[in-house]
Amino acid sequence: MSSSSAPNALHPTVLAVTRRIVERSAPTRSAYLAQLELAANRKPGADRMGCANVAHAFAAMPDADKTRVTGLDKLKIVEEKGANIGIVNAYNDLLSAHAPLQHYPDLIKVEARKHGATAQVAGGVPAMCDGVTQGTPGMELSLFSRDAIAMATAVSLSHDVFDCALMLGVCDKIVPGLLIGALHFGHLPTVFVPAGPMTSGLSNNEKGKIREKAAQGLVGRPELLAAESAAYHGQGTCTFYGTANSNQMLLEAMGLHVPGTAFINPGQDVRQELTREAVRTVLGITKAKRFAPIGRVVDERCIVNAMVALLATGGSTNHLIHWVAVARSAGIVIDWNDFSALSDVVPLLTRVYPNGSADVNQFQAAGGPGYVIRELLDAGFLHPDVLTVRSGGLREFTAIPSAQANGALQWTDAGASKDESVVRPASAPFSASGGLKLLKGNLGRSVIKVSAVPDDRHIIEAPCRVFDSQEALHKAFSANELNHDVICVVRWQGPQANGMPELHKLTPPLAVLQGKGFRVALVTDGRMSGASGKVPAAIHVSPEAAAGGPLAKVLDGDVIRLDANAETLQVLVDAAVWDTRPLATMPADLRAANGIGMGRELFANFRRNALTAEEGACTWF
Ligand SMILES: O=C(O)[C@H](O)[C@@H](O)[C@H](O)[C@H](O)COP(=O)(O)O
Ligand code: SF4
Repeated sequence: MSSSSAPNALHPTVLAVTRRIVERSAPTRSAYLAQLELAANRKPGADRMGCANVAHAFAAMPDADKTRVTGLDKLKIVEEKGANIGIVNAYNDLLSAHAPLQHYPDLIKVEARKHGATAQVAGGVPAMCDGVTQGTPGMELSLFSRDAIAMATAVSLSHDVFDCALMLGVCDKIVPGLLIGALHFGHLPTVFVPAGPMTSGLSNNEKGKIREKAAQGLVGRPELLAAESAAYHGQGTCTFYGTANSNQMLLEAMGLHVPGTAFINPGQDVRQELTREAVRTVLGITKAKRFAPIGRVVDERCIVNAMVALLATGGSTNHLIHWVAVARSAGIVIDWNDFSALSDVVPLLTRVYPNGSADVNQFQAAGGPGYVIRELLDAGFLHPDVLTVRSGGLREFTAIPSAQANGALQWTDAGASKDESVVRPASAPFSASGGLKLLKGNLGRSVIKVSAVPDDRHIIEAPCRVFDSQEALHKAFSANELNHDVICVVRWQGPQANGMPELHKLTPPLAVLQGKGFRVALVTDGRMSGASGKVPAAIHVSPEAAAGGPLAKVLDGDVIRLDANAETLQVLVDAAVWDTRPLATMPADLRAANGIGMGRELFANFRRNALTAEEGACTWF
C-alpha cells in the first residue's frame, strides 16, 4: 500500500493491547503525570533557582551566554531569555558508535546561540561496549550499567537549570538508560541524538563463518583477528541489527529523533546538519513553543508503537527487558503477554542480520525506518495520533533526510522498497507474525527470537546437558562431548545470580553443532545478544535458577522440548517426579567467584534488588 492511500483503521489487537495497558497503568500513569505537571509549571530554569545556585551553574559560561540564560546584562534585565539545553553525553572511545559524539556538544552550543539559546553539557554517562565485554567478566556489569546510566542521567539533569535536553547515545544499554533517566525528568522536552552506523565492512555472514571455523580450530588467531577487524573497522555503530540499532528503530517509531536520522553514517555534512536540526527540534518543543515534554510524548500509544516496530523488524530480545523498564519509568506497565499478543499479528517487514544477510546500511538504502513506519502506519499497526518531537507527528517519520546543494536538509518519502529481499510492504511481509515468541511451560516463562532461526529448527526435543557456566559449555564442546542432539541448559545467569550477561559467545560452538546436522538449542535464564540468531534459544527464563526457578531442578539427561510454534518450553519428566525433585543451589565456587573482581562487587545491590527479567530487571522499584 503506498503512502498515497488512506491508512487502515487501527488493528483490533493493537487497539486491545493498548487499552489493557492503559487500564493496567492508570494508577501509576496518573501519578506520573501529576508529578510531571508540578515540575512543568514552575518558573523557567534560571528564575526558579537561588542566586548562588544560578551563579554556580553558569560561572563557566561565556558572558554572552550568561546573559542569554539569566536575562541579566550586568545589572540590567534584558528582554526574553533563551532556553538552556542540557546535554547528556555518552561519548567514549571504546564504543565505535559513540566515538563521533566527542565533538557534538561544541556543534550544539554554536547552533543553540543562533537561536538565542544556550547549551551546557549537564553530564557524561558511562557506556559499555558489549562487543568488547562479550564473554568476559565485564559483561556481568552490562545489564545493570543501564541503571547506572539512568542514575548518571539523573545526576546530570538534577542541576535543574535546563528548559530541554539532548541525549547523545546509541548503544545497547545506553539508550534505555538515557531514556529511563530522562523520563524521570518527564517535564523536559527531550530529543535523542545518534551518530549513525559505520560503513559496511566484512559482512556479518562472512564474519560468522570464520568464527565457526575458529571454533573448530580450522583458522588461527591472526586470521580471526583480521576478519573481526575487517567487520568492525571504523567510527559508527556496528552494522548488524542488534540492540543498538534496534534502539534507533524504536526511537524513530516513538518520534524521539529528528526523522530518519537513525542510519545516516557519521562524518558526512548531512550528519552534522541532522545534529543541528536536533537543536532546532528540541528548542521548537520547549515551553515557549510547541510544548512536548518527553513524559507526555512517551505515553501508552508511543510504547505500543515501539513494541510494534521491534516486532516488525525482528529486533533485539534485550528490548523485552529494557522497554518494560522504560515503560515503568513513565508510569506504564507492560509485560511479555503484551509483546506476545502483538507478535501474533504484527508482520515481519525486514530481513537484516541476524534475521537475514543485509546490514543496516543496506536496510537504510532499501527504505530504512521511514519505509517500515509508513507501511505499519498505513496498515493500521501504529497509532498515528501520537505526540512526537516534530509538529507533523509520526507521519514525518516516514521520510528519508538528505542534504540539498546548499547543505540544508530535505526529506523525501521513503517510497517503494528499493530491495524486497531486505524490506517488504505490509501487504507482502516476510512473515505474517513478528519475530519474537513467548514460551510457557514447567520451566518457567521465556522468550525466543524465531525470525533468525531456520524454519526446521523451531521445534527441538532432545536430552539436555546442564551447565553452571558458559565456560563449562565451551569446555564440553572442545572435548567433543556435544556431538549429538542436545539441549544445553546454562543456568545461574539471571539478574540476581550474576547480572544476566549475554551468552553470545556460545553462538559459534552451537552453530557448528547445528551445521553438523545435530538438533541443538540453548535454554538459559541469561540473555543473548541482539546479534544472536540462528541457533534456537529460549532465554530470559523466569523465575531464574538463583531465585528458586525450575532450571535449578533440571538434571543431565532430562528430555526437554522447545516448541516455538506451540509457544511451549517443557521438561518431559513425570509430574510426580518433577514436583518432588529438590532445587539445586548455586555451586559455592560459582557463588564465590560471581560478583568478585572487575568491579562486580560494586553492583551487588543491583543484583540483590533486581526484579525479574519480565519486570524489566529494574533495580530502583
Ligand atoms: O545486543 C547486542 O546487539 C550485542 O550486545 C552487541 O551490541 C554486541 O556487541 C555483540 O556482542 C556484537 O556481536 P559480536 O560479539 O558477534 O561481535
Ligand atoms: S553495537 Fe555493540 S559492539 Fe558495536 S559499538 Fe555498540 S555496544 Fe559496541
